Amino acid sequence: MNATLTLPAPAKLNLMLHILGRRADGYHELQTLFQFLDHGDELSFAAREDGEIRLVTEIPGVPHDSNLIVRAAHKLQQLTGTSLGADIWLNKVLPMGGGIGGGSSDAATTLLGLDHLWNTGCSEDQLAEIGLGLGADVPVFVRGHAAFAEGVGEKLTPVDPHEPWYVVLVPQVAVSTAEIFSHPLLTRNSKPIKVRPVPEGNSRNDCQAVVEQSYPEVRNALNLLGKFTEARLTGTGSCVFGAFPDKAEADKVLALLAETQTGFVAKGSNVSMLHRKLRSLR
Ligand SMILES: C[C@@](CO)(OP(=O)(O)O)[C@H](O)COP(=O)(O)OP(=O)(O)OC[C@H]1O[C@@H](n2ccc(N)nc2=O)[C@H](O)[C@@H]1O
Ligand SMILES: Nc1ncnc2c1ncn2[C@@H]1O[C@H](COP(=O)(O)OP(=O)(O)O)[C@@H](O)[C@H]1O
Repeated sequence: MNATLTLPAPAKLNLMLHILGRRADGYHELQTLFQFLDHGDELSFAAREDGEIRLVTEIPGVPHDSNLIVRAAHKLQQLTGTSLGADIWLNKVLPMGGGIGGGSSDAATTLLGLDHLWNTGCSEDQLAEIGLGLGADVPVFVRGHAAFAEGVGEKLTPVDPHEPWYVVLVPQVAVSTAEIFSHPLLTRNSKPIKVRPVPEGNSRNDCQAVVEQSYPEVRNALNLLGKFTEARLTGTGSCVFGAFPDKAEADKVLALLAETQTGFVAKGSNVSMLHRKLRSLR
């Protein structure tokens, strides 16, 4: 059997998210602050000589060829012209449609992992560009550093916000990103802010009001976590998060909410686990 390469695919949080306007193509101009979590999926890769891409562990409800992992692998094959393929195993830990970027992160880990395994030598710029074609959130996972993002999320400025511990609550409801971005009541006229200093005090999420209105489960999670610390929505939800100074405090709060809420505790991280692991392989 070929040697396997196992790599993490961390979650992200949007520490703030402002919507500045809507472009002619319907996409929204954003300003958002991405930070990674030391918590995520895990992917393993083994090269195949016959050029086939096979996701061995499929996700129920996501057809094989629509999975962002398979799509990322095909795009990298096309760009590089490699004759190699891969068997890929996914250990799915992150909730789907939660605004913590699991699918995008899986795609980025696939691009970096297969580029390493296949020895195709792509630059980070090339991989970020392929990633953008798969989703607005993929490039930040390819770059692997916490970032202030503008445009539709592709113009990235690396930043180093504070790295607290977070409680992330996972309301058991799927929020459609497209539905929120087409909501008539969505705030779309936030004033642009400057990148530096890192906008920690200016940290609202413009999607939160409409998500709270449409999804009572999310409002409930925000109210419950809000009893302990400032609680906020990540991306278009459904997940909500709050920061704590240490793990013990975060664990205690999650335990107090455990009767009615699903969630996890994770440390914020400005260098993604994926990049830390890749550096250790070099
Ligand atoms: C809102 C954010 C913030 O990080 O996160 P999530 O909540 O999805 O994690 C992202 O920008 C989401 O990125 P991503 O999930 O990759 O979105 P895409 O698949 O590119 O777009 C899904 C749909 O959302 C709308 N969309 C998305 C991004 C954007 N800047 N403007 C939009 O209007 C479009 O209608 C699009 O069809
Ligand atoms: N590898 C993958 N992991 C998760 N979702 C995927 C994947 N590939 C495709 N998808 C599709 O992308 C959708 C959004 O996934 P996800 O990235 O988890 O949400 P979000 O962007 O809200 O964080 C899923 O509902 C699923 O249909």
